[in-house]
Amino acid sequence: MSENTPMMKQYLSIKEKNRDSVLFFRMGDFYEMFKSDAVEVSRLLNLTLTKRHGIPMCGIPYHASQNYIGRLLKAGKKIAICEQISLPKGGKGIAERDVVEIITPGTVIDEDFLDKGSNNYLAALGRSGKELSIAYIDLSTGEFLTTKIGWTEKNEKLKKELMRISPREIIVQESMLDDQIDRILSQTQAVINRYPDWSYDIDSSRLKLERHFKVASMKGFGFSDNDAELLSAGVIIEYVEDTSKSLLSHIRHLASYREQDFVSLDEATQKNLEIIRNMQDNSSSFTLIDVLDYTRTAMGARKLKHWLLKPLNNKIEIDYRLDKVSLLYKEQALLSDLRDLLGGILDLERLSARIAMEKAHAKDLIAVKQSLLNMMEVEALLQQIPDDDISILSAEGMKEISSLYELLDVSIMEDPSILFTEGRLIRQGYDEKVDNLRNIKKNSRSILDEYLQNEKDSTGIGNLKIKYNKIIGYFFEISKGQLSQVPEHYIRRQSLVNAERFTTDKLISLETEINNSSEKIIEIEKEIFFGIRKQVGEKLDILLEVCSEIAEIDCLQSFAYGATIRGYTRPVLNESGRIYISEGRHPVVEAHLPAGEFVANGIDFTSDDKSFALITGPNMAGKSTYLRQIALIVLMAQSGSFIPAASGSEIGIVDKIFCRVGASDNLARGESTFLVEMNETANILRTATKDSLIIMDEVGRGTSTNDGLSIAWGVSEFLMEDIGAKTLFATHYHELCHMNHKKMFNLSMDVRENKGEILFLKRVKEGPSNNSYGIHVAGLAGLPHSIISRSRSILAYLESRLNDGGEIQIPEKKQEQDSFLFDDSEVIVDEIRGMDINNMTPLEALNKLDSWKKILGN
Ligand SMILES: Nc1ncnc2c1ncn2[C@@H]1O[C@H](COP(=O)(O)OP(=O)(O)OP(=O)(O)O)[C@@H](O)[C@H]1O
Repeated sequence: MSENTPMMKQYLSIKEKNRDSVLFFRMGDFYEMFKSDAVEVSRLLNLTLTKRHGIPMCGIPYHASQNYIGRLLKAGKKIAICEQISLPKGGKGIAERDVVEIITPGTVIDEDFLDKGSNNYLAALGRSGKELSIAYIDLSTGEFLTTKIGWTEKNEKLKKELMRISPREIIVQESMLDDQIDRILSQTQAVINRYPDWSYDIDSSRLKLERHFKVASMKGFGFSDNDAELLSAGVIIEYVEDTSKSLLSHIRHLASYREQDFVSLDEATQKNLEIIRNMQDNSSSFTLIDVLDYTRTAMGARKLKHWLLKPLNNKIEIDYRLDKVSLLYKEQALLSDLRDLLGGILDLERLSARIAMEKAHAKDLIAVKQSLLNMMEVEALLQQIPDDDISILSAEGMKEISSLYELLDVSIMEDPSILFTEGRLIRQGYDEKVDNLRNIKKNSRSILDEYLQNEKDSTGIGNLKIKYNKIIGYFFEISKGQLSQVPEHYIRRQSLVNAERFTTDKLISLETEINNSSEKIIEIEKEIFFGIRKQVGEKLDILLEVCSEIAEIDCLQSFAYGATIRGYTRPVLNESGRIYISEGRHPVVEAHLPAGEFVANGIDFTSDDKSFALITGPNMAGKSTYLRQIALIVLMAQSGSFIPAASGSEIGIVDKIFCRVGASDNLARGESTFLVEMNETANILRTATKDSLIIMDEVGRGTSTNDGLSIAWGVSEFLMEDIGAKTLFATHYHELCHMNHKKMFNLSMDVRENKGEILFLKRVKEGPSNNSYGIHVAGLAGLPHSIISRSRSILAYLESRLNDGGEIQIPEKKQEQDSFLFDDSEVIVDEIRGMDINNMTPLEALNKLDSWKKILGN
């Protein structure tokens, strides 16, 4: 095929309009790709690349396309599906072709390409004056949200939103891209589409939304005419309409939200607390969701993620959830039945989207039917609990769901085909026409026999026969001797030597019916099916509403079940800021330790005067675990979950949670680790309030000791004096213990020393730690004995000099120190020789003695 063939010209003109997509060009039973698409796709999918007339090409069989599309989507590609719309008239010329659908990572709705427990979001970003407009949609569920943030604070807040939303695809207004935004976007896993400024216009966005929602104004949704939130939402609707090219009736609502509607968890906090993904491999293992997710439906699993990433800050709403969790927790038998029933509910949210987009097949409707039945049973079960609020369906809703169920039950076959080209869709007894046709198809011989018998009786021709041949079809054959008995309406078809062949109108119509019944059945069944699907589609409102209720009840039962399995208790919420956690545990660390091995620790923030806990203690003693456990317990409580703590623990509702870890490696971001640490710290100092909870783990360690210590000191003072947020600050700078600020209290991780061995008790005690045992841990980690000894002697010197207030002079390293034969005692002897005993206080001498004992390991 050369560039000049009509087919290639057609290809090029379609490709021209779909330049950013891989064009799947349908040719017979194959999708073909040409030129640069072919080169790229053959590489990505490992296909054979061929050339015809110098044009690179590769192809895939159309019936196997799903698998290839899935792999291309994973690779971040968009795929334009170009079908043959009509075949050439009279067999001449080429088929008419057009793009019927563009599948992109953010707009795909096919369950094969989606992760059940996660939303698949497409986001759009645009600038409207002093605001950044952010909207996102999950086309597979119909969820559509929008928000705006101040332009000046866009970097931090955008990072936070994108981290939480985790979109698969982002449309971004070109002119708002700068180095910062570029970097933020490149850190997401999303496919980025840059859109020119002219496609971002508030008026046309509003009009598109009004047209889509069929409303005269967006005010009914709570937006003013020039609301920045509409800007990106309009761009999304246009993009989705262009790509999916199908109905979007399941997108029924655009909801706006504000940062202050929920507990704010910025990007670093979401990461450091390992809520949805861990920091090691970005997977969900060893995360909070991994431990808490006992949901039984995909809808519930998705909602639970939302709940954990958007904890509530309103006591009434939190108590509402906790009340329900308590109810279910107390009714264990019912909880178990509820879990069984929920397990039989399929992803009705995504099924509804497929119905709305006219993509649902008959098995999908069977899944809907099954789910409706279970939903009704869930409702019946919940009715047994004496609480009106724990219901998923109103009486009216129940009626609608039940009639929908009945419709599907009587109309759709139990194990139907997923295709529309082979019948097997409609249940026997639902439609007379289908039944008759099936009858005809199945009983063609007996129908003919019955007719033959009738004719024998009416004509009196005893040996009348119906025969068949390919040329004339069915016919009566009558021997010459009986021709006088042939009725007038018999039509002569053929004469033989001894007989004549006839047909009748009835026989002709029977024959056509028999021949056409298969095709007709397929056609009629398809038509009836589409009608039923449409009827279901008309009930989307109630379906989507009940989906949301099911998702909620699933999250609540998941909390109740998790509490049962893991021994969590109900927190007592308050609005006065008191936090008192007794016997708290880290939910994730605990879950991965043998039962009973986790050492419980609490925190007491019940006095306004004491808002700052400074935590010291050796490495490996459990500081990080302790800090995060406090944040996670508060987050769980405000999400409506029971908590891993003794009963009666109090949680004062917080507005923001911050969790910072000092100088973790951020090379991938191309920023200095220390710079990142300071940026993040600055963000806390700017945005935290006295109602916030701040966790700082070794902040300041990314620079030299003196700089780090000074920064940590300054930051701590600012947190105590200017912000007053409840803070847990873990540090290796023991000097901070001497800050002596009235709001501060010291905690440390308890350690037991026994014959030179150190036992980490993982228990938090009051007061500062007196040693950091870093060198000991280094020894545990396998550093050579020579290095450990040398480090000990340096440490001893440093400590003695610091105590003296004198200049620090590291003792010279001896050659032998490199060898494993080096003896610690030599260092000590050396030291003793150089000491000026007359100028030492008794305490200094005692400290020296202590440090030598440690060097000697006893
Ligand atoms: N309360 C606890 N009960 C039982 N095991 C714990 C507890 N806290 C922590 N651990 C375990 O101890 C190990 C060290 O904990 P963690 O990382 O919190 O120590 P750390 O003091 O922060 O150390 P570093 O300063 O080196 O970061 C972890 O493997 C953790 O699983």
